[in-house]
Amino acid sequence: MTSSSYSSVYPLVVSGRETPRVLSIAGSDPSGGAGIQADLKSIAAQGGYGMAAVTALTAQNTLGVSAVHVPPVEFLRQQLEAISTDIAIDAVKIGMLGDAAVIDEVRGWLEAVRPAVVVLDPVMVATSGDRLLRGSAEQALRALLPLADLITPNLPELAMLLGEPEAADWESALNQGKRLAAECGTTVLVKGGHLAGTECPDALVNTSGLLRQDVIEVAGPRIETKNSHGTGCSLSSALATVQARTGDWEASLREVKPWLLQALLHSDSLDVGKGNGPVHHFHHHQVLRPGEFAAALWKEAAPELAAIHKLSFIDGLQSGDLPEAAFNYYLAQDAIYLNGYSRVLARAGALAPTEEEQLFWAKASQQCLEVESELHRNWLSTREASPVTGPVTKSYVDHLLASSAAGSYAVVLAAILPCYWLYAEVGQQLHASFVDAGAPAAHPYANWLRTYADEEFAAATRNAINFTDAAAAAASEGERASMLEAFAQSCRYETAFFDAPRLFA
Ligand SMILES: Nc1ncnc2c1ncn2[C@@H]1O[C@H](COP(=O)(O)OP(=O)(O)OP(=O)(O)O)[C@@H](O)[C@H]1O
Ligand SMILES: Cc1ncc(COP(=O)(O)O)c(N)n1
Repeated sequence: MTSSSYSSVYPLVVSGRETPRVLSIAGSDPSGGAGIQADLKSIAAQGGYGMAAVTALTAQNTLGVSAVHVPPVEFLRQQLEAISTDIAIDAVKIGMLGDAAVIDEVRGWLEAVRPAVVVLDPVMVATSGDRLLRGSAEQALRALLPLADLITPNLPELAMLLGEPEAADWESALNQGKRLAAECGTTVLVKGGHLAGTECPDALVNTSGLLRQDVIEVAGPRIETKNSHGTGCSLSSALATVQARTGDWEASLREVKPWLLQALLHSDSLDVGKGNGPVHHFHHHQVLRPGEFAAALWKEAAPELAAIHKLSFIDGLQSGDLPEAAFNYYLAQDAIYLNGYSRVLARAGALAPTEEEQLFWAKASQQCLEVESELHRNWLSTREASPVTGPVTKSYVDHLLASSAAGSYAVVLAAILPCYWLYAEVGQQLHASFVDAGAPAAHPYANWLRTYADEEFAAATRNAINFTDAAAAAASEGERASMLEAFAQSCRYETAFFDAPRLFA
């Protein structure tokens, strides 16, 4: 087969493609953790369109490789021909090649088609120790390296390609990377996976001035896990995909490495096999069951609710022993708070994805202002209370406004929710104990305690919880982390708000 017998009907241009068309030329791992199976998952996880031309079939699982079958090379030629005569390829990832005939075939195809992005993972030995490349093919593999834009050897492979002993530390690994990069004139990704220690860095190495500097290191923590099967395959195919979009190796590595880290961190949840399991390529697409996120939020709120019930303010409100000045301070601060809260509720309405939610938050915002004026009309007009905004009120409202400033509906809802949820819970318990005590009319705060029985507020609280739960299901993982943070902070302010009269009245 000569290189000219391959042809491409499309010009192969790189960069800027929203959904890069990425071809993996690699072996099959039927257990799904490595090879083309891992590649297709990684490409899809990065938003690419994945294709695969199979070089070799393996019989393997998480414990090891039990057999390898390399089909006639003619059939690989037909696969590559079928793909490249029809489809524009934005990037290619090359993995297990098996033997020298396969390597020659792939070289001929690369020379003819010249894909814009070529990432070569020089797979030689599996994690399990089984050989995936014939010893006699090592020289042919070396000759293939200059056709790649990026080579991603692990440390044993790096050493083997150079004919040197394996690097024992990061510094010598980087030096080996520089030697290989200079030798084959391409960029080398030196990977820290095979070293010990708490860190697991990777570095792009190119000594010809192609990169911003000869060595660009991207740091990362080492995850304590045995589920590292296919990390090399996953990394190289993800890099090929992102590179086709960004056209910048450093940006691509900085995008892919945190994704792989999370894929390693979530690997246990897959529960695949008894040996070195696969990583979780789609950890970021985990589907939340209805109520699941609300339950996680309640975990944050429960200790704050317990703390609120231990406050002297709540105790005094329940027993009637609360000094009037403390109660007046609380009411005055509540009125100030509700004014700010109303604005944040209106913001939630502005960001709401459905009309039902928009209406709910708009009404809530209006009701808030009505309650504020009711506080002034019926509760504060006859009392002595300073109209100055207290420090807790100020911080709480500032936190709510800051949470709404980022423009994420989910995060605003998480910040808003504790005021509904904790207030409803506290109110329900206070009202229940007031009723248990025979609802004494002589109780100095009887009229206030009766307001806690408001069924409309309980229903609104249930709605607010459900909307927040649904918003979390539609949110990204990063947004959900921000939701938890905003919610936890608001919970702490709820406690502080009930405690403020003791400190500032
Ligand atoms: N325990 C770990 N914690 C964090 N990152 C890791 C860990 N192990 C490997 N990695 C990362 O996974 C990628 C692959 O690295 P590694 O050096 O293990 O390559 P490999 O041996 O080719 O992979 P494979 O296990 O698929 O053969 C690198 O980005 C590396 O930093
Ligand atoms: C088909 C195929 N390709 C590559 C690897 C290397 O992956 P790992 O080193 O994680 O076993 C593999 N085991 N199988």
